[in-house]
Amino acid sequence: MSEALKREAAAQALTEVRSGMRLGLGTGSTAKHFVELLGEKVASGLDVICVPTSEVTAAQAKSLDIPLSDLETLDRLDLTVDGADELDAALNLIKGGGGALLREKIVAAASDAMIVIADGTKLVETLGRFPLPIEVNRFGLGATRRTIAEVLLAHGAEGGLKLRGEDKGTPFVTDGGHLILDAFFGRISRPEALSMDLLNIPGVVQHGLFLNMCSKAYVATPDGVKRLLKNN
Ligand SMILES: O=C(CO)[C@H](O)[C@H](O)COP(=O)(O)O
Repeated sequence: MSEALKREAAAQALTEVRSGMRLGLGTGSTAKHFVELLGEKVASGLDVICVPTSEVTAAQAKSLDIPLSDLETLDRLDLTVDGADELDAALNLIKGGGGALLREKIVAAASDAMIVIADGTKLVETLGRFPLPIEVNRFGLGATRRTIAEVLLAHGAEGGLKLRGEDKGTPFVTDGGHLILDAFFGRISRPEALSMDLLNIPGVVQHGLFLNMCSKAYVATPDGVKRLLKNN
């Protein structure tokens, strides 16, 4: 999708932001547009305080003089705006393509609402075409990997597991110092059960299924930006 369309989705989400709001700032190329546009509004007087979901977003927000805070200082946020790798009609998501899923989920869970901004190619009938990122502790990686592989089999995954960055010689390390295993499902038919099965594995820190967290999405297509609401 063109950067112009991503920016249009971001601009739509920005219309929901009011002075006085406490905001969660997402991570990724679409969220980057949102932060850029937010920076322009802040420069012209919008009064917000923001919690970033990654070091990259924190650096971008700082460079734009967007006031930042954390979840020690703020107990709740009004709204998080973030991108997604996949979303279905119920606004369940796969996230973590950029590796920020843990902080993204913590921030979204601390928010009264979550808006996703994405392009039309991210909209799917059934989640699972995009490999599901699973953030794991470095300790005991082999054991964790084998147990996750068993869960994949039980959930009918079409492919296997790949340690992110392994093919480039250096594993990708998250902001939290963990590793990511990408799980190739093809189709996830029981997302709630899969979520529980993965979280039951001791070495799993978090996974990229965001279920019942997103309340609204702005999806940019060449025909314009569609507004999708949960349960619509
Ligand atoms: O979950 C994410 C990062 O962890 C991103 O929001 C997701 O990967 C979408 O990114 P982009 O807007 O660049 O397509």
